Amino acid sequence: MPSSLDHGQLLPSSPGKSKSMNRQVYRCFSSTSTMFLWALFLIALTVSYLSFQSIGSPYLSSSWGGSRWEKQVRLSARINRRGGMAVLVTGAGGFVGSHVSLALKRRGDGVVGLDNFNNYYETSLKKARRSLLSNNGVFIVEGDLNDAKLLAKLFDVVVFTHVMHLAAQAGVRYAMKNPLSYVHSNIAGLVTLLEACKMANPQPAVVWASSSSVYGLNEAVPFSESHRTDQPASLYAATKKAGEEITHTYNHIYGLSITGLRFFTVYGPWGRPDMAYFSFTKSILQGRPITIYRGKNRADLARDFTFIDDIVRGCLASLDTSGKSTGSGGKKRGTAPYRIFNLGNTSPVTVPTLVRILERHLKAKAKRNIVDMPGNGDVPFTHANISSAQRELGYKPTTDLETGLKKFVKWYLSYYGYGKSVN
Ligand SMILES: O=C(O)[C@H]1O[C@H](OP(=O)(O)OP(=O)(O)OC[C@H]2O[C@@H](n3ccc(=O)[nH]c3=O)[C@H](O)[C@@H]2O)[C@H](O)[C@@H](O)[C@@H]1O
Repeated sequence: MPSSLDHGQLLPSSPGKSKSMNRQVYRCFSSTSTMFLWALFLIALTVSYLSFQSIGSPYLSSSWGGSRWEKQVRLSARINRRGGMAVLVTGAGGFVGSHVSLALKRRGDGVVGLDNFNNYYETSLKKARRSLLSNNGVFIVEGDLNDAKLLAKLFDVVVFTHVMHLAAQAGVRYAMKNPLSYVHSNIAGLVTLLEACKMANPQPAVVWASSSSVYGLNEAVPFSESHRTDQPASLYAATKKAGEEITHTYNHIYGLSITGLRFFTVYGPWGRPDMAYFSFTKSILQGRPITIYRGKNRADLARDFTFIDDIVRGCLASLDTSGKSTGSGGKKRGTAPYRIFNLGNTSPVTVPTLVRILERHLKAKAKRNIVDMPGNGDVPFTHANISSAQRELGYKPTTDLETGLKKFVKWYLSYYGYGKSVN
């Protein structure tokens, strides 16, 4: 007996075979409806699996809304100290964002994170940070800054006293590869967030991450907040500079309290894999060559590398001293603070010295490939004057590069193991 899957049976060769054809059509139809039922069954299975996932593991949910979600947001935002604050931390799955969120939570402030978990670098690292935060009672909402409805909902559910805005498209050289991602996050996303802050009642005070890169081609050292910042060397820097102007208008028109922090090459445990100290570590351990850029006249490039714990203290001090926004519901009621601070380490170190320190801590030799700095947006050196932050925030960096890299290497080896890092 031929099998029902026999192709010969499904193809009638003459009208005399029409009876058998009807049978085949019926069979065909019945197998289509069986397939349809199976498809329905599979869809139902997938839907119930996904909802089970979001019930079992709330911190992995990418959707937002609903009473359960609101409860998680409220719980995460709960303040556990007298005079504490409720802070929305954007970019909480990122390097600085995760550290700041933990520090705030540990001292009893309410914290709600927001992050889109994009794949600019390994998402597994961002998810590991999310687990760390979730174990410490910080819920990260998965969503994009440009989602105005989500922001409105968050401000509806929680009365945020402060917004710590650290979400951004980072990286100086990547701006040549994907320029629009900088416009999306650093310009459009910033404006969407400020619109939400402006409409909130009461308005929160906003502290946000600008960058040392705004000094661009400035040659006066050390870089002081009063120096010119109208010569950016990269699109990344240009979007950060634009952010400073944009926040100024929201301060001026709507009375939002604004503090912009110019971070100087922040490094440390749980850092960003795209940064030199991180990618050099990986390559050295894997025995692969590293590229070291060199400036004009063979001069070494230098950075005012700043350790994450110092930056966290600067961020918390900025929140504590931010003063209040004066507006409400989109109307200004008086002048509000507008501040900009350098948060650096005040002692630049050359890139070759950075490599030598890493070699010592890793007990491994780097294979150096020294090339002239390509025209990729890099600046030859950075050096922060931090006297304003010292005076107004009590900011005082305490970790030198040697000590900070030792802590980084210890974390790196415990996280990835020797030479085993992914990607
Ligand atoms: O201070 C800042 O505002 C900026 O600091 C870093 O930018 P950058 O200082 O360029 O940090 P890295 O990418 O880690 O580069 C550090 C140094 O190593 C050099 N480098 C980088 C990569 C490489 O393969 N070789 C190399 O010699 C760079 O030219 C630079 O001098 C961050 O990546 C930016 O997001 C941040 O805004």
